Amino acid sequence: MHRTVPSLPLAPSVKVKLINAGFQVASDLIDMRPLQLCKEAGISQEEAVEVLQMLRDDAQPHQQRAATESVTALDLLHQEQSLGSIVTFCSGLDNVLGGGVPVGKTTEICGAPGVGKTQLCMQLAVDVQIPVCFGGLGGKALYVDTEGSFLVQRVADMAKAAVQHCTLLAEDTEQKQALEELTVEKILSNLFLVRCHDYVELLAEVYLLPDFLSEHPEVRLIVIDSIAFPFRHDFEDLSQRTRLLNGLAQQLIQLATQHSLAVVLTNQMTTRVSNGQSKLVPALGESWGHAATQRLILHWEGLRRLASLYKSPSQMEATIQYQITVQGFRDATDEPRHASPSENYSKRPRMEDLS
Ligand SMILES: Nc1ncnc2c1ncn2[C@@H]1O[C@H](COP(=O)(O)OP(=O)(O)OP(=O)(O)O)[C@@H](O)[C@H]1O
Repeated sequence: MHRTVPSLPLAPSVKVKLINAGFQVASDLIDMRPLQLCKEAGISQEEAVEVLQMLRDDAQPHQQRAATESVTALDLLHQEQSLGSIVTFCSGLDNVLGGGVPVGKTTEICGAPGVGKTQLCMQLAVDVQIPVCFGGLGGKALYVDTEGSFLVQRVADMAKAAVQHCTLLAEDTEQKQALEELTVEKILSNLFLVRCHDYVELLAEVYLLPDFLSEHPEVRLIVIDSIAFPFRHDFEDLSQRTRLLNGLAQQLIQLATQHSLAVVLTNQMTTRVSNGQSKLVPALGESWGHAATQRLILHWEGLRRLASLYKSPSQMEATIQYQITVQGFRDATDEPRHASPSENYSKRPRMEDLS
């Protein structure tokens, strides 16, 4: 943190403004809030967020190196096994994911409008709270809503179904005691919500997450629904967008590993035309495709909803069928269909709308 401002990897115009405002070394800047820096240095909000994000990224590798120096592969294996996963309540999807959405990693859920991304995220925000004696994580969740699609009544319905499910499973005294604590009200009060209206608010929120997580160490899930919405609009400078997204992805992976939590991001689909054929692909470009540890694509095949694990460092690519019921995200009642995940993800024929 003793790096001088002129030596920082920032645009020259930003460095000049910082120096003129009296900032000489990195430690003068690191504790500032984006808005404060933007006012004091006379730079834009985007530039302020970029400066602070860069300083935080710069500080992390040294801390991480010190923390991981003596870790062996066996230690890491034990550590990973102890982290666990968040079940989805769809056993087919849990199997494909190797037990559920993994803690300590980032998972991207892509899909066309209405296919069920938000439903799955809300389901996970409930499921992460399932008590340990029922095989859950007994954690809390933070839901960052960038689209305004979070519906509290829908979460309450899913929470009610989860409580009923655990009630049916309860056998021993520990489980019966845990059930007394597991109520819809409790589930809703352990789900923190943040509404971000644009990418500056989102970047600022992620920048402040370490402080939030220190105050709430029980948080085991962070959802950003969606990452695409704030970054697909009003962005003229695409290279700045890529830089900001790369920084964001790095921060999220660090949060997932350092605070032992699952990060789930949703992404929209966009049409790409190649060889005269149009194909739906995840938005935000190819380099963003490397950002998350694993990528799940929800898509339609006729009236059937399918989930394909498309990228994973540890699991085989596979496709399963799921459904969305009043209770939430569930296994489809039909036989699961195994298909190639690389097929063209077609948009949903909105048959419900036609009936
Ligand atoms: N109570 C319910 N019972 C059954 N199905 C429901 C219920 N609530 C929502 N759904 C289903 O979930 C779908 C909406 O899914 P969701 O909001 O997760 O879409 P999405 O993939 O997030 O879309 P977008 O990208 O537009 O946000 C609806 O079209 C409906 O089919």
